[in-house]
Amino acid sequence: MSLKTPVVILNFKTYLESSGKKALDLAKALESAGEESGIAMVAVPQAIDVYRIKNKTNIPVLAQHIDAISAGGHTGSNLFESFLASGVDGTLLNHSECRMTLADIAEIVKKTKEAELISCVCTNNIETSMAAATLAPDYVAVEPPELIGTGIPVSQAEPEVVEGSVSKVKAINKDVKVLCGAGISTGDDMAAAIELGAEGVLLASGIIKAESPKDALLDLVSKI
Ligand SMILES: O=C[C@H](O)COP(=O)(O)O
Repeated sequence: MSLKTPVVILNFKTYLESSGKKALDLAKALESAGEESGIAMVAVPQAIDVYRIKNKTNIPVLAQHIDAISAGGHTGSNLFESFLASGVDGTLLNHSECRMTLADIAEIVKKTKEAELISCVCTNNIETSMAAATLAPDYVAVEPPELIGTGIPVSQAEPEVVEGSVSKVKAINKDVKVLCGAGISTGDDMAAAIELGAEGVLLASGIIKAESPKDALLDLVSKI
């Protein structure tokens, strides 16, 4: 499966405003904003909310993380095959709030390719974006952790990280698409990201905590 670009990937994380029934409400806001704007919008709920959202909406759904384990005694982990059965369309990997080893990232990227699912490897700077690109995921999402949740957009505060990641990743594998995230919340932030060569954004709090997530999403894509 591939996503139309530019793409908006909304990481629900574990906010109360994006959990349980509110996860479905947020997913429906994404679906409605995507239909109205024509921009691809993707939900990234907690594992427990994936099945519900896949069954009640028509939007692509990514897992926030998939454990690099084999079937058996791994209490509390989430098995790749279980996500497959839930209908998930792919997964984030190595988010700064859920870091993985390079070997585990490589294992899950390989499994997503075999299952024709989407992989989006999160990185924190140009160098880790280059390392991730060697694994040939569908997306690399560069996010300086110090900007996450601050409302200070990476596309305006650290444009060189975005531009540098795009050029270095494309030099390694032109098929890997680069997204950026951290502090992104407005139409100017997303327009700046696209201007820097990103093919979309990965974001969370600016939308999740908005009075109207749907209006915030429509504003986000209003200048691209
Ligand atoms: O996965 C999303 C990123 O961590 C960005 O989060 P944020 O939009 O709250 O800064």
